[in-house]
Amino acid sequence: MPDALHRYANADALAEALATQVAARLRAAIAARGAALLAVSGGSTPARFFERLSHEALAWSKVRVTLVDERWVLESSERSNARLVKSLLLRHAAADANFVPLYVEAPTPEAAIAALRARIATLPTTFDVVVLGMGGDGHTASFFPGGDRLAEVLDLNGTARVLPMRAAGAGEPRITFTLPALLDSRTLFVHIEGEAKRAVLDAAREPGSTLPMAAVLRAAPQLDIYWCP
Ligand SMILES: O=C(O)[C@H](O)[C@@H](O)[C@H](O)[C@H](O)COP(=O)(O)O
Repeated sequence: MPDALHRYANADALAEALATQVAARLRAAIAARGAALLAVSGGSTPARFFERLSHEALAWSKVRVTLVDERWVLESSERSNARLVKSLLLRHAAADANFVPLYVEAPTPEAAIAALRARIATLPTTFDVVVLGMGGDGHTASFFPGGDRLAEVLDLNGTARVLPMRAAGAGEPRITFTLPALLDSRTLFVHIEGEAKRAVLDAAREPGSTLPMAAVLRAAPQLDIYWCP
C-alpha cells in the first residue's frame, strides 16, 4: 500500500494543490495520447477543487470527465453528482470538456445497467486520473459498508466495470465504478478534509480493517491522499 499523505493548512490550499496536480496529469495524458479521461467524486468536499480546476488552462476539449459514482436521482435534484459537476467543474476553461454521466433515464440503476455499460464501453478502460472522496463511515465511491453488492464491487477479479449499489447509508440507490475499474488508472487521488475523516482513514489503515476504504488502500499500487484539517 504505497500511499502518500499530502497535508495542507486549509481547504483553499488543498484545492489549489490538487487542481494543479490533476491539471498536470491531464496535460501529460493529452501530450502522450491526445486525450485524457478523468473520474471525479461527488458529495460536498470537491466543490472548491472543482472551482479551482475549472480555471486550469489546458485542452479541455480533449478531456472526458465522468464520475466514480452517481446517486439514482434526476439531474434536477440537489443530490445529483452530475448536477454538481456541471455547475462547478464544467465551466470557465473546463466548459469545453466532454461529460459522460452515469445516470440514464430509467427507474432504477439495475434497469439501466445495460445502457450504462454500453456508454462506459466507449471510454478507454484506463483512467488518467481518478479522484476519490471518503465518507465518515469509511465508504468511497459507492462502496458502502453493508452495501448489497459490496463484495462484488471490491472483488479484484471481478469483470464488471460498473454495478448498482444499495445500502442503508447511501440515501438512494447508486451506480458505481467497481474497485478494479477505478484501480485501472494512471493516477489515483483521495481528497478528504477534517479530523474526523483523518481518524477514519487511520482506522482504514489498521491491518484487518473491514472498512471499504481499507480495500482501496490495500489494493492501490500508488495513492496520493490530499488532506487538510
Ligand atoms: O456520491 C457520493 O456520495 C460520492 O461520490 C461519495 O463517495 C463521496 O465521495 C463521499 O460520500 C464523501 O462525501 P462528502 O464529500 O459529502 O463527505
